[in-house]
Amino acid sequence: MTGAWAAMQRVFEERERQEIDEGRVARLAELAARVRELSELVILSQADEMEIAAVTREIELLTARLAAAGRGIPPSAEVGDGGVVRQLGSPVTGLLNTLAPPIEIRIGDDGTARSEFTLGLLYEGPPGFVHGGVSAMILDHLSGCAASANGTPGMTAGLDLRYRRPTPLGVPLSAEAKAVRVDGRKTFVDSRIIGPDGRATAEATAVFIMPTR
Ligand SMILES: CCCCCCCCCCCCCCCC(=O)SCCNC(=O)CCNC(=O)[C@H](O)C(C)(C)COP(=O)(O)OP(=O)(O)OC[C@H]1O[C@@H](n2cnc3c(N)ncnc32)[C@H](O)[C@@H]1OP(=O)(O)O
Repeated sequence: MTGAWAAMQRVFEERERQEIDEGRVARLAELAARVRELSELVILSQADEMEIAAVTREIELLTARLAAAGRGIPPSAEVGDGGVVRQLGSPVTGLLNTLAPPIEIRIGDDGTARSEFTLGLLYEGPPGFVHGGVSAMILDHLSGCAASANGTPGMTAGLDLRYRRPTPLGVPLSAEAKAVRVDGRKTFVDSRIIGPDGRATAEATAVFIMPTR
């Protein structure tokens, strides 16, 4: 493991040094939001084959336009208010990652990481319900933020999940995570996703370990 933490820190610091042009981020976030809509329509659209082929060709052209401007390093990360890491390319919270819902996380005065979000069709597992892996991803990330906010960041060493009841798609959900115990390099975090009726749909206990340097 030695070296992995240092390597991560190097990458993090390199990206943190990137200037963030908030106007440009806002434009890119808008682009990402439109691509998410497009992704959902790829599943739902009733267009006929000719129309699908025509749209595919237009998208190829749009992709070529963006590619023509060249490729940089992945988008920046920075530590924001309350110690929340803002990763523009995160698959959970990244405004610029079209795979991300994206969810917004804030840290309360007591160190609890919280978020409210609605998950659409792109995150479906059982028909009409959220994929269990997506719930796990959200709880993992939220718990990582809670460990970080506790001043004891680390890598997920374990994520013990209990799916209490199906998590519905297309309705407002909330989630929360809090560091409950620190034991040397290990931080234990409890988390849950809460359905619109106020009951937990998924609960997790995670352990985060600060790698040896
Ligand atoms: C610098 C950049 C800034 C970053 C700013 C932070 C950003 C924050 C916001 C983002 C939030 C993202 C949240 C998602 C985070 C991921 O997605 S992380 C990616 C997924 N996880 C991984 O890839 C981890 C892969 N595994 C590893 O690298 C190594 O196994 C680990 C986890 C670092 C541990 O390695 P190690 O240091 O060699 O640990 P090891 O000596 O085996 O065990 C240490 C202790 O922990 C215990 N232990 C090990 N596993 C477990 C377990 N599952 N349960 C209980 N105890 C355990 C051992 O028994 C041992 O106990 P003691 O003997 O000390 O009492």
